[in-house]
Amino acid sequence: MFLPILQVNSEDLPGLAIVCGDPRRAEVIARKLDNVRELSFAREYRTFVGEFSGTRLAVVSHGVGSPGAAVCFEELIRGGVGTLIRVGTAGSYSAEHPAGSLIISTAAIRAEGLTRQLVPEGFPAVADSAVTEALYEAALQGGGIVKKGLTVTLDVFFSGVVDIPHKTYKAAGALAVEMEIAALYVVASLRGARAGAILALDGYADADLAAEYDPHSDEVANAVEREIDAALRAAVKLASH
Ligand SMILES: O=P(O)(O)O[C@H]1O[C@H](CO)[C@@H](O)[C@H]1O
Ligand SMILES: O=c1cc[nH]c(=O)[nH]1
Repeated sequence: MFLPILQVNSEDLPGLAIVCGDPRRAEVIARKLDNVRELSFAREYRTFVGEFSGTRLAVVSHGVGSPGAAVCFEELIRGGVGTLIRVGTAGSYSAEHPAGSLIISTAAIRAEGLTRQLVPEGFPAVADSAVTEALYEAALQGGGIVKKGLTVTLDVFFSGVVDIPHKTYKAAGALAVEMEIAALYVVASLRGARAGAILALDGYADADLAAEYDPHSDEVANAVEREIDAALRAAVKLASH
């Protein structure tokens, strides 16, 4: 089957995919694979396939924001991918886990618009427990600060004049904010796939991002490297379960 938006043949896809927002991060991950092949680069969706420690996997970029990312997740699952691991970045809610820390998202607060057009209010955006545990174990092996828990998925990145209730989300236990996990978990639930996510923190979510956001520091680059390695180790473990 030809997947028209990713522009990939489903016959070329393995059962597991690592997904990330940035096409350049997809290339960085792909460089760690053996027998790697780029299948396509259509819009923001860049697709590679290869092997890590003998496990076949795809690496696919999904761009920024839930609607575009959901298109990617839907086509991957339609193409036979049964396990999806998001490797992303996020803003932190606590000085206990500053920039450079890793978060494993167990579930996402659906503070975005896309999933409201897929499922009713109250439907949970929840990770698969096996994927979550594999990511958590693999991340702990890599060292540094690693936490697992609730994350928030927003549509907005640079704030406007509407207050985003960061204090409420934080008081409710959320650890970090990003822009695609709710879509990933809801689409995976609806379509019978399993999904999880690991995030490298790149600053504080309730800071003035326009002035302070720096996703290119050494500590963030180091955390992204650790999360990629953790995701690859988790993928190997999940491929046999
Ligand atoms: O690092 P990625 O995977 O792109 O994730 C985060 O970074 C982007 C914002 O800069 C959003 O896509 C957000 O979810
Ligand atoms: O959505 C995002 C991604 C990274 N950092 C943030 O603060 N927000």
